[in-house]
Parts: sequence; C-alpha cells; structure tokens
Amino acid sequence: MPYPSSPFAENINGLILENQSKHKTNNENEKIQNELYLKELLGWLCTSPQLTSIRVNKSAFKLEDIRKLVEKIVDKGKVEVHPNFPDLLLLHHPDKASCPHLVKESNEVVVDVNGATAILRGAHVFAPGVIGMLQGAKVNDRVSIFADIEGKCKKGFATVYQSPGKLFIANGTIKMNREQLFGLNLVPSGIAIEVTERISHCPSINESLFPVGSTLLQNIPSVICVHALKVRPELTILDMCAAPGNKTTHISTLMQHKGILVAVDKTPSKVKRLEETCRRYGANALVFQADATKILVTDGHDADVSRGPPFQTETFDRILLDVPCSALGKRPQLSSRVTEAVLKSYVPLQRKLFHTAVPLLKKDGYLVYSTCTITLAENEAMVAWALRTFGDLRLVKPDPTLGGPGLFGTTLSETERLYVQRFGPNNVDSVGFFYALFIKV
Ligand SMILES: C[S@@+](CC[C@H](N)C(=O)[O-])C[C@H]1O[C@@H](n2cnc3c(N)ncnc32)[C@H](O)[C@@H]1O
Repeated sequence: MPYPSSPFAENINGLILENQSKHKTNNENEKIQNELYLKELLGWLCTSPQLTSIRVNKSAFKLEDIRKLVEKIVDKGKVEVHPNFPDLLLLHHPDKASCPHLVKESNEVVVDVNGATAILRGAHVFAPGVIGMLQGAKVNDRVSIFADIEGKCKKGFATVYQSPGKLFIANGTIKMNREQLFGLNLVPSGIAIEVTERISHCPSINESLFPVGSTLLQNIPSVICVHALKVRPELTILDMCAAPGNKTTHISTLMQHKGILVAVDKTPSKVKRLEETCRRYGANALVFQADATKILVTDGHDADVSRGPPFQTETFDRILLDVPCSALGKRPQLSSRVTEAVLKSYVPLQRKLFHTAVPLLKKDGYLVYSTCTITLAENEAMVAWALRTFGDLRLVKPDPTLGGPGLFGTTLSETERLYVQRFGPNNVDSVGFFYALFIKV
C-alpha cells in the first residue's frame, strides 16, 4: 500500500477549514490559499517527523550530560541544542542514504494503527497492539511489521493478511509467540516484537533510558508554547487543563520551583497522573481536581489560592489554557476515525474555559491558548472569537515566532494572523499544533 494522502475520511477533510462561527470572511483567493495549505497539511500528517525532541530538566540535570547520553544511546543521527531554547535537545534521525535499504521478511505480523504510530516514532511493538501473527511463528524469528490502516484485521489472525490497507512499516524480532499474545483469558503486556529497523529511520529512544526525572520526550511546539508564556520565578501561574502535567513540570522548572504554580484537571484518574509527573520531575505545583469552567469565585467571598478553587478574579499573572481539543495534529497519523460530531464538540467547551480564564488573569498578565489540533474552528476562529468577546484581550507577537502564520477565513486582521502560531508543514518538523499569546490590558 502507498502512504496515505490523508489520515481522515473525506467528510472530515472538508470540515477542517470550517469556521463554526457566524463571523467569517468569504474572500475567494484566501479560500484557495487555505485549500492548498490543507492538501499539503494532510499529506504531511501521515509522515513521521525526521527528528526527536527531548526536553531536559535543567533544574536537576546538566544538559551536556544528557546530550552525551543521547549520543551513546543512538549510533546514528546528529544531536544538537535547539538554537532558541537551551533546554531542548534535537536528535536528527539519520537520512535515508545512510541507512540500509529495508528488505521485507517472509514472516509477518499485523499491528493496529496506534501501535504503528508509536513504532514509527521509535517504540517497540507492545503486546496489546498486535493483531495478527502467522501460525507457527517462533520467538527470535525475524519478522516484517505491517500496519492495518483500514482497521479490518481480526484479533488473532493467523495467515498472511491480504488487504489493500496494509502498510509495511518496520522489521523486527519476535519476543512473544501466538500463545502468549492470543491465549484464552490473557491480558498480555510487554514487548512482543523488538523493532530493529523502521521506514521512518527513527531510533529506539524513550525516557526509561535516562535518569528518572531528567528528560521528557516532548514535541517542539509544546515546549515553545510554555516559553512563550514569559514565566518568571516570583509569579502566580495557573495551568488550567494540566494533566498529564508535561507542561506543568516545564513551567515549574522555568519558575525555578519558586512562586505559586496551580495545576487543575477535571478527571480524577488524570489528576493522579499529574501528581505523579510532578513528583517525578520535582515540580513545585499545587494540584487540584476541578472542572476548570467552574473555578471562578461567584459569591464574593475571599478565596485563598493555596486552598484551591474557586479563585478570585485577577489572581494569576500567567495562565496556560492548553485545552481539550480534537487532537488531529498527531504525526505520523496513518488513519483516524474521528467523527463529525466529536470534531464539532470541542468549541463550546473551549469557549467556556476562556470565559473562566480571562477574569482570572491579572491586568498586564499573559495567557497562552494552545491546542494540538489543526482545525480552523479550534484555532484561528477561537482566537478571533476571544478578541471579539473580551475587550481587554490583545494578541501579542511571541518571541521568537517559529510557527505561523495562521489560516485565512476569520475576522483576524492580517497582523493578528501573523501573530498566531500554527505549526505545520511550512515551519517546524514536528506535529500539528497551535498557540496564541494574549495580554490583558
Ligand atoms: C490537552 S490535555 C492537557 C495536556 C497538558 N497540558 C500537558 O501538557 O501535559 C487537556 C486536558 O484537559 C482536561 N480537561 C478536560 N475538560 C476539562 C475541564 N472542564 N476542566 C479541567 N480540565 C479539563 C483533560 O482531562 C486533559 O487532561
């Protein structure tokens, strides 16, 4: 099967540029430019980034020590410190020319799309992701790994999978046989296939290879958007949708673990993960489980930040609003089953979160709104809506501006369109992501 040209069904492709607001523009030339961008974006999403980004917890570890460790772990590829962000290491994957041509084995396994994505980004094959393995395949057999793009292969499939939606992604060595993977009443876990070569040439690298709390494999825009928040040690900062806490730990590090950092998330199980992440990375954060649309004091009573929500208006110097979103920016993304209803469900919640965030922000305070998705409605149109709705919000040009410009088709002025940070095929080789920096005047 050739690489897909879009992860999405045709009806979803058509919705990505939809505004979901009655305020839109209808310039034909701008529509054409958006369509050209979309075509490029969809193909790009299916491919793997050619670099891995590693944020180093510089408050506890030396960047140079971690850099040496990365170089020791990977035998090929170049490691460099990001020219703008001294806590970010970039591991450039070896180029095709320096890697041996991948030859398919006669033995095969089939994995689901999520497993395939992880494999292309450097993971081994974990047991739950295996769908099919040939009858008689033994531990230590060499094997080729195929992704089931159409999601039609039955669990436990035992012969060669004949499907036009089957994509060759890697070679490896079997570590668990069919009985261990598909035996009755088993909930298999652990590495089922050790991957030796990938079509993405991404090396096998993960956080467990580094000292605990030293590194986080974070996509570049997720790191950049926290730097954009202009964090300083003595401030009072709110991370409104914080779990699993990757950005919380970064904020705490930039605060030198001083000041007051409040991290909120709605889901109890995710709050546990958030607490665990904060512990692992030595973050100094007050963690609360709450619905962030309801954390603003409404009855005029005094509120003390350290006791948790609700909070008084104008409590925070900085707010990170890293909202729940349709998450369509993942890369590589070989196939997505997102539905129209799910895609359209996020905008109302994102607006509600804004309605809480803006009153909580102090005058002259900064707010970063971010998503890991690509839709116009959740990104540029949300920023345009916020500027129309909150007269005291202004858009600020981040420094540096590595993302952007934004898409056409909203009420954003040309200057504002250049200020918003849309990450895609024309700037950073990472995932699809968006952020905007606001100041309250
Ligand atoms: C994009 S994720 C945040 C990722 C996080 N900032 C990080 O970098 O690790 C969005 C989070 O919002 C949380 N969430 C969803 N609705 C919420 C609400 N009403 N109040 C607070 N958190 C909410 C979800 O549980 C999820 O953990």
